[in-house]
Amino acid sequence: MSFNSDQIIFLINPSSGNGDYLRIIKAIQQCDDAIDHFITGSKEETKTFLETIDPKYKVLVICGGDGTINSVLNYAVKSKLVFAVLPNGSGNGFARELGYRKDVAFTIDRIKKGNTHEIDVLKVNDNYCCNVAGIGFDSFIAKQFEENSKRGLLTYVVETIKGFRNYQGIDASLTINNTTEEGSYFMICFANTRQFGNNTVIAPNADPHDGLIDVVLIRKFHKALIPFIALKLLSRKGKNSKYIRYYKTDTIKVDTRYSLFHTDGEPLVKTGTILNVKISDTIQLIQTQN
Ligand SMILES: Nc1ncnc2c1ncn2[C@@H]1O[C@H](COP(=O)(O)OP(=O)(O)OP(=O)(O)O)[C@@H](O)[C@H]1O
Repeated sequence: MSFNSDQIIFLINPSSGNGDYLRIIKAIQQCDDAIDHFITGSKEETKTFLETIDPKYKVLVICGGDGTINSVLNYAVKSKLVFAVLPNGSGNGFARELGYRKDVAFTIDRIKKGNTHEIDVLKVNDNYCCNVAGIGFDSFIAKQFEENSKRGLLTYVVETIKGFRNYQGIDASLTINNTTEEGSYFMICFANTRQFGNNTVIAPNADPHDGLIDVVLIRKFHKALIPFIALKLLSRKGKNSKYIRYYKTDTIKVDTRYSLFHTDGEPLVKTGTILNVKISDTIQLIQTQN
């Protein structure tokens, strides 16, 4: 199926990344001035935009970071629209994994070619997630990042270093593939793709087409071990560490009093102690390969 210019609309979040969204509008107009765009001021505005979207549009290009992509999932899983991403966030984990580029001309070219594929979407309690969700250190950092007035890679680095000083770990009981274990954890990640963003790979074997969640369990460790554990993770050799374990499953239950979790980097607070994670739906994406 190929798409025409008047079937494409760009949804632009001006608060993503360093806020440089005007270059995107300029590039769209230069490439093809028959293609529309909509600038969204909030998640609420995006919801209304999607609920009332003109049916002539067949492809929605999400311009922003993982949080912006996350904000359309509630709608995306029930819609016949096809999605593409123009990465403009701080980490852009999902876009990096699916081969999207900052190049507007490339994006429009791929859309017009019209090759699509389906990818999995996770549900974490009542919240959708297409990239990585988690509870523990990563949700702690997601919250600190949200509260910081600056975005971008440097802010992630600063918040992560501060987080190592302040974060205490969580106690949890987990049920995966009918087995239960409990202990103290540094973090528990639920990955659909391999990376958080900025090429920081947490789940080297994750594949958004396999119908499975890649669970990464990192046990609590002494702070002196931070450089060693970080090196194991970043060099994708976590399998060799006694602190790190990987599972593939289609459902996992976590029982913990720690309330802060995240979906695609967006911090959320759960009400009870349970976090249920499962593969729930799929969405259609524009393929980036020829
Ligand atoms: N649809 C939306 N409209 C407006 N603002 C949104 C929308 N979705 C998310 N946001 C907010 O916009 C800000 C930027 O989010 P986004 O995640 O896109 O960029 P980022 O955090 O810079 O990048 P990344 O998530 O890739 O690290 C966040 O505060 C997020 O909560």
